[in-house]
Amino acid sequence: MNTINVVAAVIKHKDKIFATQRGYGEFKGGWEFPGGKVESGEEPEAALIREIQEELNTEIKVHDMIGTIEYDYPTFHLRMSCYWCSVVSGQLELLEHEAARWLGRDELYSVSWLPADWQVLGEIEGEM
Ligand SMILES: Nc1nc2c([nH]c(=O)n2[C@H]2C[C@H](O)[C@@H](COP(=O)(O)OP(=O)(O)OP(=O)(O)O)O2)c(=O)[nH]1
Repeated sequence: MNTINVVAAVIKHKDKIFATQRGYGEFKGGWEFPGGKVESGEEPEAALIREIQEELNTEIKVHDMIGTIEYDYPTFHLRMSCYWCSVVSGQLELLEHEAARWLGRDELYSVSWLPADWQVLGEIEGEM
C-alpha cells in the first residue's frame, strides 16, 4: 500500500486549538488539523509553513512535534506528523475549508475528526 507523508499544524492560542472542516474531496465534512502532503525534497517544517500559507493565508511558527500518526486507510497508508504551531501574522482565512472552530480542552472530542486523528488527541489534551 502506498504511504503518503502529511504534516499537520495544531495551532494554539491561549488555551484553545484550531480545527478545520474539510471542504472538498473524499473526506469532505470531516474535521482535521490544517496541513497537507510533504513534497519531495521538502523539510516537514517548511511544508507545513507552505500549506498553512496556501490554505489559510497565514504565517505560522512551527514549534515542537507532538507525534507521528500511522494509520491504514482502505486505499493508502497515512504517516502524519503533528506540530504545535502559533500564528505569526494573518487571520486564518478559510480559503479551502468549510468551517473552523477554536476548541478548548473540554471540547476536543466534540467534532467528527478524521479517523486517523483520534490517535493524537490524547497527547494534545494532556498538553493543553
Ligand atoms: N491535513 C490533514 N490531512 C489529514 C488529517 N487527518 C487525515 O487523515 N488526513 C489525511 C486526509 C488526506 O488524505 C491527507 C492530506 O492530504 P491533503 O489533501 O490535505 O494534502 P494536500 O493539501 O497536499 O492536497 P492536494 O493538493 O493533494 O489536494 O491526509 C489532518 O488532520 N490534517
